[in-house]
Amino acid sequence: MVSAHRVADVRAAEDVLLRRGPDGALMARAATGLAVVVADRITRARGRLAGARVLLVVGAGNNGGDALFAGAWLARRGAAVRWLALSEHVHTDGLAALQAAGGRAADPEEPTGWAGWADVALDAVVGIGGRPGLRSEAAVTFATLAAHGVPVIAVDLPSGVDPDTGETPDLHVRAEATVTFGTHKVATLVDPAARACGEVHLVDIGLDETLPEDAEIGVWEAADVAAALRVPSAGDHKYTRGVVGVRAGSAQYPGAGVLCVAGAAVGLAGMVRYVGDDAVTAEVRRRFPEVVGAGRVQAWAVGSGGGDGARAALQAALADGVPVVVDADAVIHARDLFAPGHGHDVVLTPHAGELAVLLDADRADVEARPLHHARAAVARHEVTVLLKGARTLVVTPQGRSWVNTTGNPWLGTAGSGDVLAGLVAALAATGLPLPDAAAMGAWLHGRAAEELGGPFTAGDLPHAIREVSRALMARVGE
Ligand SMILES: NC(=O)C1=CN([C@@H]2O[C@H](COP(=O)(O)OP(=O)(O)OC[C@H]3O[C@@H](n4cnc5c(N)ncnc54)[C@H](OP(=O)(O)O)[C@@H]3O)[C@@H](O)[C@H]2O)[C@@H](O)CC1
Ligand SMILES: Nc1ncnc2c1ncn2[C@@H]1O[C@H](COP(=O)(O)OP(=O)(O)O)[C@@H](O)[C@H]1O
Ligand SMILES: [K+]
Repeated sequence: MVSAHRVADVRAAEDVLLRRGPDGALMARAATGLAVVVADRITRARGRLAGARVLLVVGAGNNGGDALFAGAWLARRGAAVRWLALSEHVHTDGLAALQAAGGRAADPEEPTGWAGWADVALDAVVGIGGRPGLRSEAAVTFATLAAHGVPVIAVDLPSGVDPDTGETPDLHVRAEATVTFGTHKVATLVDPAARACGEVHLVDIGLDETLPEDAEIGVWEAADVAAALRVPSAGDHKYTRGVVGVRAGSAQYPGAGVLCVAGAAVGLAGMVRYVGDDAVTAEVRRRFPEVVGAGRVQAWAVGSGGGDGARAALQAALADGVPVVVDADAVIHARDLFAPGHGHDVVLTPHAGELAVLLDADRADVEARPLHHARAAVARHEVTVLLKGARTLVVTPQGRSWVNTTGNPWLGTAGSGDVLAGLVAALAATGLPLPDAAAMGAWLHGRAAEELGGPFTAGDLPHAIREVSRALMARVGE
C-alpha cells in the first residue's frame, strides 16, 4: 500500500535522519532524485539534456535549496541553468553549488531572459514549509511562465497547495509533474491538489524506516487487491461464496437496476438476488438468467435509480442486519436513518452532488474540500463513505482514509456508479469487511476503465471488471 503522511510526521521523520546523518545528506538525496527526474523528462522531450534551458524559481527555504542543488547537477551535465530568486535570501550552499557549476541569475525585470527563454521551469518557491496560497510576486511569475507556455515541474509540492488536506484555497502553481520526497503528501494524492501536481514521482530519501506506520491516507495497489480477493476453495459452494442482493432501479430508472445487477454479477459472489419493480425484474432475468429473487443475502446494494422507492428499499435491506451499500437516491435517507449509534454496517457511495445534498453544502465546496466533507459525513452518520470522483475517497468510522488512483475520465458515463455499487456489495458478500470492499471495488472499477481505454459505456464495465479480477487472481496463483 502506498501512503501519504502529514507534514508534522514528515518533519519528525526527517529530524531523526538529520540527527543521524552528515549535514546536507538528506537534501543531497532529494536534489539528486529531483535532478534525475528532470533530466529524464527533458531527454524524453527533446532528445538530450545538453543545451536544455532550465529555470529555477526559488524561494527562501529548503525547497529552494533542493532546486539549486538539482540545478547544479543539471548544469554539470550541460544544461543551461538560470535562477529567479523570489526572496532576498536563498539557500546559501545551494546557490554556491549552482554558481560553481555555471548557473546564472535571471533578471526579474526582463521576462525575455527567463519566461521567453526556458524550456522548463522548476517551482521551488515553497514545499512543506509553505502556507497555502501564493504571494503576488510568485503568482505573477507563474502567470508569466504560463503565458509563454513553459511547463513547470514542482519540487516536493506545487507551491500554494495545502499539503495536509489537498485543498487549493488560493492561487497555486499548476505543474506538469511533481517530484515529491520521502513519502506522498495528502496533496499529491487527493483532489483538487492532486490535479495541480500532474504526474507524481516519489523520490526515496530513506524516510520509510522513520515515518509512523499510521499514514494519513493510503492507496490500494494491485498486490493489495489481489491478496484480499476471495478465491473459492474446494469446499465452497454458492452460499458459502456469498450471496449478494440488489434493490435498485425503478419504473422511472429501470436501467440503473440492470447495471447495478451487472456490477454484482461479475462472478465474484456465488449468487445474485434481485428484488424490485416487476418490469425491471423481467429485464434483469432476461439479461442475467442466473439471478434469483428474494431470500437470504450476505450484503445488499440499494438505491441506484431507486427513485421514490429508495427509502423503503433501504429500510427493507437494513432489516436483514447485513452490510448495505447505499447509493444514489438512498443516500439522502442517511439523514434520519443513520444517527450515531445506529449500529448498521453501511457504506454510502455518493458523488459530490449527492454528498452536498446530504450535508446541506454546496457541490462546489464538496469538490474543493472532498476529504473534509467525506470525513464530516463519516463523523455525522457513523458510516463508511465512498465519495466518487476522479480521485474517489473511502473514509471509515475507524479513522482510516484511502484514495483511489485507478480510472480515467471515461468513467464519467451514465450508470458507471450503479455498476460500482453492485460490485462493492458483491465483494462484501464474499466476506470482505465493507470498507475494504469499497476500496477494492473502486480500484477494480477504475482499473477496468483503464483496460477499456475509452470511449465506453457503463455496460462495458462488468466484463472488464471480470477480466481484471481474473488477471489479479492468476497473479496470486503464480
Ligand atoms: N527538512 C529536511 O531535511 C529536508 C527538506 N527538504 C525540502 O525542504 C522543504 C521544506 O523546507 P522549509 O522547511 O525550509 O520550508 P519551504 O517549503 O522551503 O518554505 C518555507 C519558506 O517559504 C516562505 N513562504 C511560506 N509560505 C509562503 C508563501 N505562501 N509564498 C511565498 N513564500 C512563502 C517562508 O519565507 P518567509 O515567510 O520567511 O518569507 C519560508 O522561508 C521540503 O518541502 C523539501 O523540498 C528536502 O531537501 C529533504 C530534506
Ligand atoms: N474524471 C474522472 N476520472 C475518473 N473517474 C471518474 C471521473 N468522473 C467520474 N468518475 C467515476 O465515474 C463514476 C460515476 O459515478 P456516478 O456519478 O454515480 O454516475 P451514475 O450516477 O451515472 O452511475 C464514479 O465511480 C466516479 O468515481
Ligand atoms: K514547490
